[in-house]
Amino acid sequence: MSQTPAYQRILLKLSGEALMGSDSYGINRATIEQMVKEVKDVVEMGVQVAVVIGGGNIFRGVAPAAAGMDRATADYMGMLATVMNALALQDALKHIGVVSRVQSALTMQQVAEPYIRGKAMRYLEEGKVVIFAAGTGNPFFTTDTAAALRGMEIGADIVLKATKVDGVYTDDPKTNPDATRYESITFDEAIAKNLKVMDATALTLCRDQKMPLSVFSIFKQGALKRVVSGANEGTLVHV
Ligand SMILES: Nc1ncnc2c1ncn2[C@@H]1O[C@H](COP(=O)(O)OP(=O)(O)OP(=O)(O)O)[C@@H](O)[C@H]1O
Ligand SMILES: O=c1ccn([C@@H]2O[C@H](COP(=O)(O)O)[C@@H](O)[C@H]2O)c(=O)[nH]1
Repeated sequence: MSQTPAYQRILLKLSGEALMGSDSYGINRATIEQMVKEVKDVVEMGVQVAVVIGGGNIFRGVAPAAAGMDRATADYMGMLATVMNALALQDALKHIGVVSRVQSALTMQQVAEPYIRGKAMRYLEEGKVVIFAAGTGNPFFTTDTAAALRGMEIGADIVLKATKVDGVYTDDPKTNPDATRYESITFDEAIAKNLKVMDATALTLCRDQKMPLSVFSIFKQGALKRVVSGANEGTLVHV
C-alpha cells in the first residue's frame, strides 16, 4: 500500500462517452488503457473499487440515432451498450493484471454474472474490481443513477464521477466559456440551479442518502488517485 486513502470503498462512474477518446464512436484503445491504469493505481492503494460504466460512446436512448424509436426499446439498447463497455473494461484490466468481475443488471448468463449485491460485496472484500453493467436494468434511467444506486447498495464511502470536464461549473463549460468551476457545492444548490453535469435523479438519491459525490476529469492524469487521497481535485458535491 503506497499511500493512506481517504476512502476505503468507492463507486467510480466512468464516462462512456469519454471512452471514444479522439474518435467519433466506440472505444479508443489508448483511452481505455489510460483509464484502467488509473484504476490500478487506486486498487494498489488498497481501495475497494466498484465501477459503473456509461454507454454514450455507443448508444444513448435519447440520441438522434434513437429518434422515432420506442423510448424503452432505445433505452434497452443503451443498457446493452454499457455491457459492451464493461467487457472491454474487464479485458483491459486483465491485461494489466487487475482481477475484476462483471455483474449485469440485465440477465445474460453466457456473458456476465447477474447483479447479486452480496456477491459483489464479497468480491470487493477480496480486492477484486466489480464492474456493474446494464445500468439499473430499467429504461428511463441513466448510468449516473445506477452509480448512485449501486454506491448506496454496496456501502461506498463516496461516488466518484469521472467525466469529460474537470468539475461542476456554473453552466456547461463545453458551450459557455464564461462558466466557472465550483470547488464544492451542495446537492440542493446543484439541483436548484439545474446543473446538468449529473442527472437530477442521481443527485437527489445521493442527497437523500447523504452520499458525497466528487466530479473530476477522466482525462487528467492522476486525478482519480488525488481524489481518493483526499486532495483538492474537481468538485465535491455534499449535503
Ligand atoms: N454545470 C455543468 N458543469 C459541468 N458539466 C456540465 C454542466 N452542464 C452540462 N455539463 C456537461 O455534462 C457532461 C457530463 O455529463 P454526461 O452525463 O453527459 O457525460 P458522461 O457521464 O461523461 O458520459 P456517459 O453518459 O456516456 O457516461 C460534461 O461533458 C459537460 O459538457
Ligand atoms: O439504468 C439505465 C442506464 C442506462 N440506460 C440507457 O443506456 C444509455 C446509456 O447510458 P448513459 O448513462 O447515457 O451513458 C442511456 O442513455 C439510456 O438510454 C437506461 O435506460 N437505464
